[in-house]
Parts: sequence; C-alpha cells; structure tokens
Amino acid sequence: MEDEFAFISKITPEETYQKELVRGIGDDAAVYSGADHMEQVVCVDTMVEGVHFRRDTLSPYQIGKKGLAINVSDLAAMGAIPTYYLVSIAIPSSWTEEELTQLYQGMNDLAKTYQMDLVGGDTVSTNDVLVLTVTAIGKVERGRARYRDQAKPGDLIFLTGYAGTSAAGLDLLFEKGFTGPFSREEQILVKSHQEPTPHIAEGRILSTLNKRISLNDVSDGVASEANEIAEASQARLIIERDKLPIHDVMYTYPPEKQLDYALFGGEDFILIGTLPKEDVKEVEAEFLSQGLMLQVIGFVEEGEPGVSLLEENQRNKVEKNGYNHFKKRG
Ligand SMILES: Nc1ncnc2c1ncn2[C@@H]1O[C@H](COP(=O)(O)OP(=O)(O)O)[C@@H](O)[C@H]1O
Ligand SMILES: Cc1ncc(C[n+]2csc(CCOP(=O)(O)OP(=O)(O)O)c2C)c(N)n1
Ligand SMILES: [Mg+2]
Ligand SMILES: [Mg+2]
Ligand SMILES: [Mg+2]
Repeated sequence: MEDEFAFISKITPEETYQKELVRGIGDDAAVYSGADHMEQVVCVDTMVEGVHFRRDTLSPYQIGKKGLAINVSDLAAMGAIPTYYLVSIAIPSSWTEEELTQLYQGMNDLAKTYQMDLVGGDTVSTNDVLVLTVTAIGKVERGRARYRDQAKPGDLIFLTGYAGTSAAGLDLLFEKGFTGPFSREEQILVKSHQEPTPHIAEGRILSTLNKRISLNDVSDGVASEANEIAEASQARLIIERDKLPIHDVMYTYPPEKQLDYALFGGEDFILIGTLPKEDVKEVEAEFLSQGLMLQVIGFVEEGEPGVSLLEENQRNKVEKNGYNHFKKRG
C-alpha cells in the first residue's frame, strides 16, 4: 500500500445507517448520542494471522467478515443491538491493496446486515503478520443486558446452534488446504469455520423476554464457556451428552471425535445460557416462531461450582479446556 490517507478515504463509507451518529470517520474521535432508556455495550476482539487464521484457512474477504462477526457475537451474548464498529489494522507489506479492499468488503457486507456504521479505527504498517482488531458497539434496553452470573440450581442449560462444526471445518482446511476438494457435507463444516453467523436475533429474544437468563457466546468451546457461567454464577452445570446438538454432517465422525469437537472445538459463535425451567416453553415458542434453534442440553444443580458431563448415569468433570492462548490443549 502506498498511502495511509488515501487508504482511509477509500474505506470511509459514503452513507451511514445509524441516525444517532453525529460524527464518524474524519476527526479525532467519533461522536454519537444515545437514548436514555438504552445502555451502551462495547467489546473488542483481535484476530492475528497464524493464530486466528492463516492465508490457507480464510480468504481476505473472510478475514474481514469474521473479524467483525466474532465481535457482533459478543454483542449477541449480551442481548444487544449492534450499532457501530471501529477497526484497527496492522498491515504487512506483503498484502496488496486489492486484498485489503476485499477484507473491508467482508466487514462491509456483515455490517450492512446489522446496519452497523464504521465510525473510526487506526491503520499502521508492520514487519510481522496481519493483525485485525475490531471494536464493536451496541445498545440494549436498560436492565436487559444478559450476563454470565445468573444461573441457579433448577435452571436448564441451552445452546442456540450446533456445536463443533467450526473446529471440524478447520481440521478439514488443515488436512486438504484452502481449495479442498470438499464434499457437500464438508463444505458445510468449512463454511461454518470461515463465515460464522453471529446469533443476534437469538440474543435479542433472550433479552426482550424478561426472564432471568445467563448468556455467553461460544468462542473458546462449550466446555470453556459453560465453566465461565459456572464460575460467574457459582453454580454446578450438568451437560447431558445425548442432548448435545451435533450437526447431521458430522454423523460420519466417530462419536468420541464428535464429542471432542462439540465440547472443546470452539469458534462456533452460537450462544450458551441458562434459564428457569418454567420459562423454557415460552422461550422455545418464540425461537420456533422465528425459525431459530434452541436446544436444551442439561441442567443446573446444587453443588461445587463447575461443569460435568452426564453419560450413562455417570457424571464426569468437564475441565475448562478448549482454546487457550497461553496453554496447549490437554
Ligand atoms: N488485555 C485486556 N485488558 C482489559 N480487559 C481485558 C483484556 N483481555 C480481556 N479483557 C476482558 O476480560 C473479559 C474476558 O475476555 P475474553 O475471554 O476475551 O471474552 P470473550 O471470550 O467474550 O471475547 C472481557 O470482559 C474482556 O473485555
Ligand atoms: C490457523 C488457526 N489455528 C487455530 C485456530 C483455532 N482458534 C484460534 S483462536 C480460537 C478461539 C477464539 O479466539 P479468542 O481470541 O480466544 O476469542 P475470544 O474468546 O476472546 O472471543 C480458536 C479455536 C484458528 N481459527 N486458526
Ligand atoms: Mg475476547
Ligand atoms: Mg464472548
Ligand atoms: Mg469474543
């Protein structure tokens, strides 16, 4: 890339979606107003080449799209409505302008779905790999944000989608390379890794129905996220093995492999949460009416905080394993 300022003007959106945006790209900071009855929600996640993607696992377009999607997923896990995002990017000299345009196109396309405005960011060069950091902003009705610390004994645990598909897709990419060839079933797994869909509609149902709900998105794996709910809520979560939603296209995998992907794979960007047993019917009905998936996978009980897997009448402890940046999988 030749010119940082030319690049910034190229990526500046011509039109914006949010009527509360006062000043977007082009000044020292962005300015937006917000209604008093809403709370503002903000999060940031980074993707590093070699850690979160490789040139042979995601295309430039997919890197951008996923970089925004993983942040929108954290907004979904709060029950929020997405509004704005900021992008900080460290660009190695090996990246062409065309590839960067595609990366921004990936973000643009996802942002359009949620009417999110790009309101700022930072552009730097680096002698190392590409690093993409997206800050996402959203809003939620006062008091309706969904936290991890709301689980209580007697609640049921749910997932809003299939677990393990992303990790299975990543392994296929590692095995066969970016171009495959992949069977139709394998394509579904690969796509779920490359272009995850954040569960905003699901999060919105769970915040607007006024129930006591704990909520988290699955980035590091169901085992890890369930343990986070258990720790925050000081509760004991029991996952029933035969209730874990495994996608049909994974039925050819050995059962142990299916379970390993589902519990420890990560990057599914579905939601995991808990809700009172008596509210399940009503929440399920709302999910069903919107064509969305809600699968009960277990229950919360009295006892030492933690997670167990219930299979054949035995409870086996599920450690907080899964993706951990500073630890090898164990
Ligand atoms: N370097 C950091 N400085 C400050 N806060 C951080 C840092 N890293 C993570 N956090 C905060 O710690 C919490 C857990 O982070 P993380 O596990 O990355 O969440 P998630 O899996 O939802 O992305 C979040 O509140 C996040 O904002
Ligand atoms: C090349 C490559 N290797 C490994 C992975 C697997 N991987 C990388 S990060 C990650 C977990 C999620 O990332 P993290 O930064 O922990 O997200 P957060 O929990 O903060 O949302 C996984 C499963 C990958 N996607 N690509
Ligand atoms: Mg994070
Ligand atoms: Mg999260
Ligand atoms: Mg995250």
